Amino acid sequence: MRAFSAPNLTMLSSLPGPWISQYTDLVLKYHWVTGNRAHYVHRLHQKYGPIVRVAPTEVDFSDVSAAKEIHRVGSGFVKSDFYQKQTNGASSVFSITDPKKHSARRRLLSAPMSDSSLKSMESLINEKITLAIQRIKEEMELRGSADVFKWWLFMASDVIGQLTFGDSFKNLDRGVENQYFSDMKKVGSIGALNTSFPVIVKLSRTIPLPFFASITSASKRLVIYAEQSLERYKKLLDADPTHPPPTLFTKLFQAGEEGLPNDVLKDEARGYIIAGSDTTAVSLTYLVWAVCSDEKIKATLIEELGSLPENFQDQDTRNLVYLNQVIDETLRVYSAAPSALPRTVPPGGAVLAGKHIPGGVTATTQAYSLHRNQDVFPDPERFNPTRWVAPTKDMKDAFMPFGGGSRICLGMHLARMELRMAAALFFRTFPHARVSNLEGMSDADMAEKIYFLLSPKGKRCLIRAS
Ligand code: HEM
Repeated sequence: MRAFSAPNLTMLSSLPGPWISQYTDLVLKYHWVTGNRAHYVHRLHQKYGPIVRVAPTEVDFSDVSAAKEIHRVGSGFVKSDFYQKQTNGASSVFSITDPKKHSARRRLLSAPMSDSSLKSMESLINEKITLAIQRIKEEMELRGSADVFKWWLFMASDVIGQLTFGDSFKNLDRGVENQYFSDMKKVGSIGALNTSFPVIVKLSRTIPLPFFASITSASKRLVIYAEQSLERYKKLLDADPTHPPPTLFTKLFQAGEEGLPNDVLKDEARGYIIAGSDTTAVSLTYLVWAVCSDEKIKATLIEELGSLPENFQDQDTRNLVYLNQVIDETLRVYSAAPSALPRTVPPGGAVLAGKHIPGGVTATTQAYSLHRNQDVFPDPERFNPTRWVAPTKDMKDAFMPFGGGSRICLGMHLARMELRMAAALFFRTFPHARVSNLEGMSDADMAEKIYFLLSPKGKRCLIRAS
């Protein structure tokens, strides 16, 4: 890979943006650490247009053709070092920047993530979804409403835990977060801090602050847990090589030398759990909330779900036109990863949206703005599933909830499967579901906090059965 030299900043001085962006990235960082970066950058686009200089060496594009070029396979735009910082240096398909290394790794991991391979895991996935619905029902009966955010998070983490380690975290069974999962969240917070304030994180290695000390122990436990889980799985595989419990890594274990070494598998397993838990849970939470907030949408969905057979399978839900429109509209308005996806402009520079951008500059796109382009999605803030009845080419091009090109989400088929089945089962079981006002729950709880991922500000979403 060619080395990147410092970008020629004088070429950026003619780009639109607030004056402060020419001198410092502190304002951008402030909005990032307060969970408002996507909103801030979107406001800048509304003021300055589709190209905005957001920091001395960073430019955000809401222009669809520029976004397509940046994320095009083979475009030469590589993931910036943000990803290494975010994942604390782990070597996973998510964080590798070198295109050749990435494509080799992705080739090994892709097959089990395809729609057809996931079919063999459908019953395991459905088992978790059914258990989540049962738990939601019990909580509604006991408490008067259920926190669907919590249960979807337990469900999504149990699904991805089962599919990576061959054994789930049992969050749904216990009704409380297991240690591994809470450690994961703790360690994740240091990744976010590392992207903005690497110096503080470095200092923490020498100055023993309690916050960092608890993260260090969490991090050690994570390594041990991943090692033990993978060892346990290997033993199962050795004991019965012909019928092991299927996981997304089974073939890589069986491939021996041609598979992946243990420590790489550990990094990938960790990456899958981070990438596959909150994203799916947050999408389902906003889907349920948005549908429950609009009686007409809910009635249309319930009517369509009435056509499903008693023990419906994923194949049945794929054919439900309105359900899939509801899912696409959720992914548009409430994209789980709506903020900047940073890429480094190739050494020779590039022309984006008619402007020459020098090599080495960080070019970002954010689904939050692409999905709110008024010309493409009229009345963009309105949750309107029927806008997907006959999507235009512009709508398809601007729709990037799973990113794009060679770095498009590896888990998108799994995510869509979970979204279809869980949404269908939820509204079949609770056709009169409504947003609850128990314990002071209100729309303010659902205000969006956006770091790299979206989450509801109140960290809860209470729904009642009628
Ligand atoms: C609704 C749910 C999901 C959404 C909205 C979502 C979104 C995204 C986005 C936007 C990216 C691109 C990041 C970038 O280019 O910087 C991505 C990458 C990725 N996602 Fe997802 N994701 C979801 C679910 C999942 C699940 C269930 C998994 C399961 C393992 C997963 C695994 C990954 C991986 C491994 C990558 C990195 C791919 C690569 O760089 O080659 N995601 N996801």
